[in-house]
Amino acid sequence: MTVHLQASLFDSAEAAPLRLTDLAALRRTELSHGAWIDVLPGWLTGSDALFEHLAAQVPWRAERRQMYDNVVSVPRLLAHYRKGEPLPHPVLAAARDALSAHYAEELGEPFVTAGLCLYRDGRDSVAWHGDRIGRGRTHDTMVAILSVGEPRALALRPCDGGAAQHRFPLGHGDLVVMGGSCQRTWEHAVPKTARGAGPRISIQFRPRNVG
Ligand SMILES: O=C(O)CCC(=O)C(=O)O
Ligand SMILES: [Fe+2]
Repeated sequence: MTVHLQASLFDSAEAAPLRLTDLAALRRTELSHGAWIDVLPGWLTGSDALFEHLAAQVPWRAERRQMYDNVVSVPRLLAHYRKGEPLPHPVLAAARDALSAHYAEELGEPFVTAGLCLYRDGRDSVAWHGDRIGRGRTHDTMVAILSVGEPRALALRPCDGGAAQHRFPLGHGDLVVMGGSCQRTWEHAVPKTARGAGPRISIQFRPRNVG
C-alpha cells in the first residue's frame, strides 16, 4: 500500500540519520494503582525514513481482534513478529535490544515480540482496552511503544472509572513505555480524530506471553 507522509517541519533536505538516543533521558509518570508510564520524545531520530520503509515493506493485514471479552473490528492495519522472527528493519532489533537492556533489572526478562499498527488517517483508531491476553491480565509487565509518522494521541484512563486521564501525542520517533499494573488497572486507546491526522505507525515491543 502507499501512504504519503508529510515531511516533518524539522526535516532538512538531507535526511537525519536513523539513530536511537540515550534511554537515560526517559521520564516516569506514576499513575494510580501501581501503574506508571515512561516517556521519551524523539527517541529515534530520522524516523520519517523508517515510517516510509515500514509503510511500503511490511505485509499489513486488516483484522478483527479478541479483546478481553469482545471481538472488535479493528480499523487499522496490523502485522505481528513473534520471538526470533526477523523484524522488518534492523533499527527495530536495535530498539528492542536497547529496551531489554535498559529495563533488564526492573522487568526481569527481555522484550521479544513486536506488534506493528498502521493508522492510515484520523478514522483509524483502537478502542479502550488493556493488553490482557496472557500475563498482562494477571501480572505486572511492560509494553514499550515506538511511534513513527504523524503524531496521534495515546489516551489512558483508570479502569475504576476515576476522573484521571492522560493523553500523550506520539509520532516522529517518540517512545512510551506502559509499566507496573498499567495493562490491568488502566486502559489505553488511540481515539479517532476529525483533525485531519496523517498516517502513524506504532511498534509495540512486549515480553513473552503478553499480548
Ligand atoms: O498504537 C498505539 O500506540 C497503541 C496500540 C495498542 O494499544 C495495541 O495494539 O495494543
Ligand atoms: Fe494496547
